[in-house]
Amino acid sequence: MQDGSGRIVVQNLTKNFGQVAAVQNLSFHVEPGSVTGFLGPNGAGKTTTLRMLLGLVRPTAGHSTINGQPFERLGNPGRVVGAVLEAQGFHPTRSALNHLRVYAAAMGLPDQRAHEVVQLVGLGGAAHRAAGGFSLGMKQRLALATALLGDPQVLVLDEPANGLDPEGIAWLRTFLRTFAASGRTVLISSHLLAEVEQTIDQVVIISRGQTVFYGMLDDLRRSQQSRVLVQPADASAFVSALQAAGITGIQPMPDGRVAVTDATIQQIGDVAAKAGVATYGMQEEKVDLEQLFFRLTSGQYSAPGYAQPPQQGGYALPAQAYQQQNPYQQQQYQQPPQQAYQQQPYQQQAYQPPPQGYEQPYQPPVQESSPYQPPASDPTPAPQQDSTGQGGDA
Ligand SMILES: Nc1ncnc2c1ncn2[C@@H]1O[C@H](COP(=O)(O)OP(=O)(O)OP(=O)(O)O)[C@@H](O)[C@H]1O
Repeated sequence: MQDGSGRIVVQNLTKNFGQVAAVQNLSFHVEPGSVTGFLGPNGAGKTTTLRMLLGLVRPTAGHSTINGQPFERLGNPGRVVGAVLEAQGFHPTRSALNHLRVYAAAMGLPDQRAHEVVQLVGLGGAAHRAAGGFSLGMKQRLALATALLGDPQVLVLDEPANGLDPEGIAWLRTFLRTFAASGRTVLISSHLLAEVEQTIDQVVIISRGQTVFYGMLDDLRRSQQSRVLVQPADASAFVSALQAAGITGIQPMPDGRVAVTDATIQQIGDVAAKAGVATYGMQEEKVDLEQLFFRLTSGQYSAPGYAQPPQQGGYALPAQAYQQQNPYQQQQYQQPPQQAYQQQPYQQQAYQPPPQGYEQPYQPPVQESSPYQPPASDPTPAPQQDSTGQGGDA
């Protein structure tokens, strides 16, 4: 039986694709009323985890539940979970509205719901345009509309900001926060913390398929270190004076400055003055959240882990092999790709649940990357369920 909590539980999930350990002993909870960011660099294992959560990939070990049940055992999944794994798979010549009407019909929903959700995601002005001509950002909106058809309690979105312009990102942020504020559950993945920083409350950061941080975003913010950059006249005398004063967070910089992490400007100034070492400048520098994210996930990029025997027992943080990169290193923020298409001004709409009384006999559509395959004889086919989920399963 479903517990109706809207809670997502991921417990010791592990997935090996042959020698590739895509997800290793991953555990976290997502509570209703909040937006949780599921973050990690490319190849960290985010999509694989979401696919396991949605019953599209069989875990090597561990399990996950929504409302206390594995996805496969949700009696009315369309009412419980709306999911977008990739904004693809639309019939290229079918209009956005007709796409939604096909899915609404398959789910036993009235046509009216298709009209509601197309407005809800700001695609009202493009409702009669063929989805094949949509920009990536518009496809994201259409995929989100499809996921919302069944008025789900839980939203699971893989990289939902991908392709959205700054206005679209702001719109998505407002939408998801309003949705969560209504007591629902939102889990969104991203490889860019900056992209979702203002949207999320809780954060699960993974690297090489393992958790490197799991907690409230505010706690992550509080854990940020600052450092003081000092330009001394004599670096070695200055370092000796700091060490004699019991200050150990010292890092000489290639440009002759010395970075100090465990003392205030005042303390450092006092030590330098007492030791008679002249200083030509001191500057306090804060590590921003994005730099912290890079530090936590450094060394991960495109280097798959290798399969380990699944660990038994509870949640375990991995060894801190991630702390090697200088957290102060400047990283360039990547903007999502801009779309050339000039979109109609999108209407900002708060989330509106549909009228009650729908029957939901059908599985929810999970937007997937499998190319659309129209049956030869039927120009208006029913929506396809993903059949590629077990592909590559080891
Ligand atoms: N079907 C598969 N067969 C073999 N390896 C796979 C398969 N699916 C994923 N992998 C591997 O598992 C690892 C995790 O991939 P996954 O797509 O889950 O990462 P991700 O965090 O979603 O990355 P991105 O941000 O690039 O989407 C990668 O090394 C990937 O190559």
